[in-house]
Amino acid sequence: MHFTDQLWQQITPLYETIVSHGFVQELAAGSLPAPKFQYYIQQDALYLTDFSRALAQLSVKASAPADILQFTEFAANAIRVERILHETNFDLYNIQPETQKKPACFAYTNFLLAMTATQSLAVGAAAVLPCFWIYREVGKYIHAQSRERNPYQAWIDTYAGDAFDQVVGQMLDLTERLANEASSAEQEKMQEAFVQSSRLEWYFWNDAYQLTDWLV
Ligand SMILES: Cc1ncc(C[n+]2csc(CCO)c2C)c(N)n1
Repeated sequence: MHFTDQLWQQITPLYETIVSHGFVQELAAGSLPAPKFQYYIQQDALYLTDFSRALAQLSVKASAPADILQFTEFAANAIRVERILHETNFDLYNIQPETQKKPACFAYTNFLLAMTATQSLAVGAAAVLPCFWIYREVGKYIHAQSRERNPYQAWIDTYAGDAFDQVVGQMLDLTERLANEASSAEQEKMQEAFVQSSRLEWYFWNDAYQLTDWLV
């Protein structure tokens, strides 16, 4: 079995918990209250900036020119996604930029930056993989469920499209290759990093759904 298939097997119950979460269900149904979507978009803009920096850190760790190119392209693309997010969603849904990271965004971005700075290329790649992969699967799920005239259609189209599908395929191939070159101790660390980021994906949706703020 491919290493990346084993990774997905490890998070299958967690993935089911994500797609059955109120945020994802109501986004698909078009009934998600606007303040929850606004919170999510504001936090996601902050997330994407650091996500791009995490990918740039991986490009520094890569040695094959093709891998350096791949990670710098992913990093540049995350900033482009963020620009589109600002230009379309902020206008479309009348959202004001936010500067403060709420708990899940704070935890997730710091985890990604720490893993990509202090761990190997393979472990760092495993840490960023759920961002690509879970979004592709959630995107497809929502697209299949989505009703006509969904107010969140612009968001849905970003992640259910063919262009995004291809990007995720490239990231999966790259991670698979890095895993095959890694020791079994390192593969274990890759699994841990992958599961931890997947958990934080759930927390990210959940914070938006609960409109979570710092308690102190
Ligand atoms: C919390 C959170 N997790 C994942 C994504 C998805 N995502 C953002 S940028 C990118 C690829 C850029 O090359 C992907 C897959 C998101 N938007 N927010």
